Amino acid sequence: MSAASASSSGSKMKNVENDNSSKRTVGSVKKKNSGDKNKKSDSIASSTIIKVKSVIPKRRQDLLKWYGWGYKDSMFKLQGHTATFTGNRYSIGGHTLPHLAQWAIDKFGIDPSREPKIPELPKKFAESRLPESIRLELEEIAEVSIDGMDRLIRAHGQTLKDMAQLRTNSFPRIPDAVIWPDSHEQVEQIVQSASRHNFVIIPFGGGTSVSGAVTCPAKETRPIVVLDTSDLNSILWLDKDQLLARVQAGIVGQDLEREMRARGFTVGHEPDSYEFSTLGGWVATRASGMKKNTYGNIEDLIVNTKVVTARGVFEKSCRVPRMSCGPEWEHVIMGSEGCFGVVTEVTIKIRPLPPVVRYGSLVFPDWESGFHFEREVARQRLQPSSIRLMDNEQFRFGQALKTENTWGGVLLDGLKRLYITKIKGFDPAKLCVVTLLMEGSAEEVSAREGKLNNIAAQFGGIPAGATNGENGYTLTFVIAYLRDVAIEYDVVSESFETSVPWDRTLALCANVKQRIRNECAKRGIDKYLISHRLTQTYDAGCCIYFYFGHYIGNCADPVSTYEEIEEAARDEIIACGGSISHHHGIGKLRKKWYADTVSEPGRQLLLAAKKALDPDNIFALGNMAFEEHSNNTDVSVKSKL
Ligand SMILES: Cc1cc2nc3c(=O)[nH]c(=O)nc-3n(C[C@H](O)[C@H](O)[C@H](O)COP(=O)(O)OP(=O)(O)OC[C@H]3O[C@@H](n4cnc5c(N)ncnc54)[C@H](O)[C@@H]3O)c2cc1C
Repeated sequence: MSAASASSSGSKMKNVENDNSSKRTVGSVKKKNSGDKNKKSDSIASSTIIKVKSVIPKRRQDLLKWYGWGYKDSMFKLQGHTATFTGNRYSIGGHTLPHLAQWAIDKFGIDPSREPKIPELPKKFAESRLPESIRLELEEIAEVSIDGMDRLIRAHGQTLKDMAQLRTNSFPRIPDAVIWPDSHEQVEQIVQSASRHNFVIIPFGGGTSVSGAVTCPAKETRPIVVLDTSDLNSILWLDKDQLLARVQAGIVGQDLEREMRARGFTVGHEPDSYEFSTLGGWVATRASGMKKNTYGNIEDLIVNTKVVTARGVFEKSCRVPRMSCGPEWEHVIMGSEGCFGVVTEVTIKIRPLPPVVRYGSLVFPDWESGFHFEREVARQRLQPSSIRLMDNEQFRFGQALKTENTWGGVLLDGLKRLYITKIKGFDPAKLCVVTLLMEGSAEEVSAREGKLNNIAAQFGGIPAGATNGENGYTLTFVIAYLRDVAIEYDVVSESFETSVPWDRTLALCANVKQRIRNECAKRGIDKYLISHRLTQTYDAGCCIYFYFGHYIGNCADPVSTYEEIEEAARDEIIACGGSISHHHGIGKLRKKWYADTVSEPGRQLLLAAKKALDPDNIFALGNMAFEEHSNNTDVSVKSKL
């Protein structure tokens, strides 16, 4: 990037502020070296920083549900046989769902007439173990809280176990303090303080982890300080010519996307959690967004990362598209799950907004024909931004979400249903649906849609309209709210995913479903749901996403029972040639399979990286192959104050 273009990108930022952002200068935030190390350009480009006003407040509990998923004004509610979805944030909001309660009765045997189990706001919290002297030192660096609620809501991610422990206020360990740095330099100071005093740092982004990665290690005896990255959310520069932006890592997905859109760009990274998850969290978990076919997964989108480790700042010396310089160490950070340091800044690719966004849907007679369609589309590399195949269970669940005004998942009403079931002879108990999200110029989108329809026809597929496609994608965001109402009516549920080669996919899907049926039968569980969808496709295979939930019935320990069954399902996945995870990561939940997946030399490399970057185990999250328990018990002795 030339100095001239950097200068213009810096000044362009001034012209694109909106109500959600405020402008500040480098000096006002004590930044010594913001931006990557391409000094000639960045000294000019970073002179104006856009401080983004996040949708999510610092007191998360003011806007978000403390005991579950998402916004606190948005939830499924059952009143007798009528269900509603509250709030007006989603298109389903404010509507009644006349079929949902009956679906839940048929599927799980719930009793919708009884009161839901809503937990009481906790009044007692574990005492903070952070010595006052350290707290005072940290307060000199950035804002600190030892308030019980601030600590509790950052003690966990979104696994079923997290939710169960949260609702019963029974975490074995919660953080002792929360700190909110707003600059890379402040993070450096915090990490140096942790090294001096031997306390643990847990980097916390959006807390949407579904692997136990962000959950406090149960046996940690040292003080734990959660480093909340939400104030690290400035756009440091944006270069319209280079199509790059330098962004602090705590920015929340929806804030990042809104700010980019306001400037005519998109990052295009949209994991289903992107309303709440953060850029740093995406890097640390190797996240995958629904539109990866157009924009890439997180590892394809990132040009540079800046990381504060206990051994200093880890960063490449240049901002280049690729280099041959031995192994790519930046990839050690992608997927590091908070165990190596804090990602503070990221240079990320941006793209101009597509002129046309169009949804579509296709109905197939069964899962196998839908699968062969997906395979052929991938073989011809014709994937649109997103292409997903949902199984018959999910199709039927979409019908259960039909509102009084016929909003719903993928609906086949009236003539369309008649045509598909009576004339084409599709069995409603077998048919499957593909949803499409296409982006590009009008010509590109139309041409691609035509080609996809032609391939679909070869496998018996029939176009089912744009509305169904759009409903399918909206459903994605709303589905996350179901787990809370399920728990309230005695159903425990969770999703898990894998990547699998094309030639193993059909067998894996069938075997995992069968394994879960067998495991349920062994335990006398007869009210459950097992469903899957194919969410991402590649040259060499695809990602399969499972949903499993069961009615707790007489289970003495329903969460452990759920976990045992999911563990059996993962064993089956691996036996069928699938992976430990496609995008959720390992965390504490999937450690069991880590060493076999990466081989012993691979495990040793991970341990060596830890030793190189964090020899005193400051980032003692206990994820992947790392021990959770710490022997460094005596803080006062270790303190070098
Ligand atoms: C409803 C739902 C839908 C989801 N959909 C998707 C999906 O489509 N695709 C996908 O990939 N994932 C998905 N996930 C999983 C989750 O959203 C991702 O793993 C996400 O990347 C986590 O980001 P976060 O900011 O919430 O990180 P957190 O949950 O806060 O942290 C996750 C891990 O990253 C570490 N970390 C966070 N920030 C930093 C940082 N700045 N520096 C170093 N380490 C850091 C933490 O220590 C922790 O180990 C979903 C989760 C839910 C609950």
